[in-house]
Amino acid sequence: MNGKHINKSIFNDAFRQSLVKLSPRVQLKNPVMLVVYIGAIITTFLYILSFMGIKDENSWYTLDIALILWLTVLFANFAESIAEGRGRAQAESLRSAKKDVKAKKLKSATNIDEFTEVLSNTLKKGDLVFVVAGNQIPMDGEVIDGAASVDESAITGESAPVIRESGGDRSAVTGGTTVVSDWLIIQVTAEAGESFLDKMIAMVEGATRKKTPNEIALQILLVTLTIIFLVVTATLLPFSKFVGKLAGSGTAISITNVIALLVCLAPTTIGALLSSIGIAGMSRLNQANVLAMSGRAIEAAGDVDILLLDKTGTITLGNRQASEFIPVCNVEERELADAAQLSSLADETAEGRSIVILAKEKFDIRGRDLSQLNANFIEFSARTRMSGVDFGGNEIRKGAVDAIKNYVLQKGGEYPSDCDQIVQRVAGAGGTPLVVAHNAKVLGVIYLKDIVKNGVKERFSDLRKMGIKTIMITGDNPMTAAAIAAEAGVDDFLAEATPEAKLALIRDYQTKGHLVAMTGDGTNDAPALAQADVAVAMNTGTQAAKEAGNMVDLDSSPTKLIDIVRIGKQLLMTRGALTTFSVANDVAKYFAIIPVLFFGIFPQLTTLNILGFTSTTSAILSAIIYNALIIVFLIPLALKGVKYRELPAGKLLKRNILIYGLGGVIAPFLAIKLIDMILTVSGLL
Ligand SMILES: Nc1ncnc2c1ncn2[C@@H]1O[C@H](COP(=O)(O)OP(=O)(O)OP(=O)(O)O)[C@@H](O)[C@H]1O
Ligand SMILES: [K+]
Ligand SMILES: [Mg+2]
Repeated sequence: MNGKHINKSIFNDAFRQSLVKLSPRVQLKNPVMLVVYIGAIITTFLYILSFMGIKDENSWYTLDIALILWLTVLFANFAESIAEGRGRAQAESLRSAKKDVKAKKLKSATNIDEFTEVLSNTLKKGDLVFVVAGNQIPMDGEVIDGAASVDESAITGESAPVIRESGGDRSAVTGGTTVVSDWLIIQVTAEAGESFLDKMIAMVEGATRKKTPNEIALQILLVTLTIIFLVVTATLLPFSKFVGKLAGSGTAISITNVIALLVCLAPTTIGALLSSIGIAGMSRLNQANVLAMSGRAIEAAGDVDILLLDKTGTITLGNRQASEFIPVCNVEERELADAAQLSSLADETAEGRSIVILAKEKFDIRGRDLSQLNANFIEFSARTRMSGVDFGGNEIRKGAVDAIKNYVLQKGGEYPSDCDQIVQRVAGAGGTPLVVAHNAKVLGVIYLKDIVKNGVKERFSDLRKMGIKTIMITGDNPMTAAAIAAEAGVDDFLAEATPEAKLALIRDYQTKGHLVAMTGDGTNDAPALAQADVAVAMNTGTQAAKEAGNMVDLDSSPTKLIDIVRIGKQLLMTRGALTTFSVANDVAKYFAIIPVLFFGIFPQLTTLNILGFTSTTSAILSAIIYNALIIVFLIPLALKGVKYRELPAGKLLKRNILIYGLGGVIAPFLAIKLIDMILTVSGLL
């Protein structure tokens, strides 16, 4: 995604939004700031009333307080707007990819000449469209025929084209991307308004942002604090009148001062910054080219300690191609190639197609028409891990080593020992061996080659340093799994895994109290992705995987979780730090101001005026100015996040409490005194 930094137009936009957000409907969503908002309205009224002879305080003073309260509300609005600004700018550039284009809507998948031209926004789920090089893909869909290279830079920002083809785990296409070469027949899977691009726009704009359970819990705490202070300050009013009478001296506390005090004591700092912290976290994730469907997932990422990864397409490039036919003793290579091709004629996976091609290249064996033979094709499934064909008393199967071994033994056949040696050779090199059998006789092995993605080893070791255990899970055999696991540098692996086994492994870790992240691309990963706490689907993966996950990595990088975890931890730390700071501030303000308030009634209290405030008015004005300015002052920290260090959680907590707790107690005393001095010296009072 195009990394938009905060520039002038985002700034101007945020100023405008701050005013828009003055609407009561927006203010109602933030109970703490609502108190300030209502305070601003009441003090404004008090000022107006002062002209009618109804006097609460010196009218200039009331006006000052009213203005500062309005500013406080605006500052909080601004904090949120500026956090949303980057997302809005990103959404703008994504919208430019969302043009309505003309699409060739096919009558059937078998005839590309019969089509009607329709606008992309009229396409419905299930429609078939035909696209060729140069066309923009009109809508999200599943490739049902053809293979093409597609430029997805409009969405991923990555200019290298990617392969999209029918059958395997790379069959999902996204509306708004462009075909660079060849052609595709696509079955539409989304309709206008609910496409991936639409979702992406809504997401970066924050339009769909919901409060996370953590945020809600914190907000309840903040509201409780506010209510306590509300009760305390409200009782001050009659109390001061009563005591004032008893003491027979001075004036009671004014409504203006009660409101000012309440605003000082309420946790307005964190109240104002809470939502920007969440939005900024989301935005940092977008900058890392990850789309999060929920804020909850980002927070969970901060605490993840187990990462499960699928092998093919996640750790490896996943373009498994047949590179060799290796027959067992007494079988001709040609016989093996012939059977392999027969079993793959209807196999629409990338692996299947590459087998047909290799047989043709090596032995000039042509794809045959098996329709007269009454052939029955057995499609590949992740559960059986086999595919094949039955015709005229022949049964040909190819598949994972253990699957074929079981199949052959069950049929009363034998599993030759030299097959094991071939399998070991292929698997030892990190390749996937597919064993081929004809009527319960093992013919040999197809060598499927795959490549580990670049630079993953170093990054997996970073994950280890972060305390995260990495486990590769694959449908492949244990030897291939071991070879790839060693090459990629994962901590552990589970081989011969069915979709159910992947799911069971996640549940197992979760019941043991672990927070589990899962990264995958295939339809067979979908159940596991749906179960994981943090589920990152590769953008290159299938529609099912993307829908089951709660994040999509546009770069399809297996180690993206490093960034996701860092951003999650940073989000939690920032929220914790600023909450600590805000509450510490309020406590400090309490001790700085309460004595001053009672000067009018008990002049003896001046001894408690340790800060030497000039007057009650000056002290309260200074405190409330500080209360407003601190919001602005902390906006950069809320947006950037506190500095993330790879320290154990306990140490981090201690550090943060020390810095933000202690700092939060001391800062108000110094700052309020400073403002008091400036106000006095400048003669503003
Ligand atoms: N078209 C096919 N026909 C027969 N067998 C296949 C085919 N494709 C894959 N296999 C075998 O089935 C196994 C499981 O494949 P699957 O795609 O389910 O793996 P997976 O669980 O996604 O894990 P990974 O992605 O790491 O392979 C493969 O390792 C391979 O041995
Ligand atoms: K406050
Ligand atoms: Mg897979």
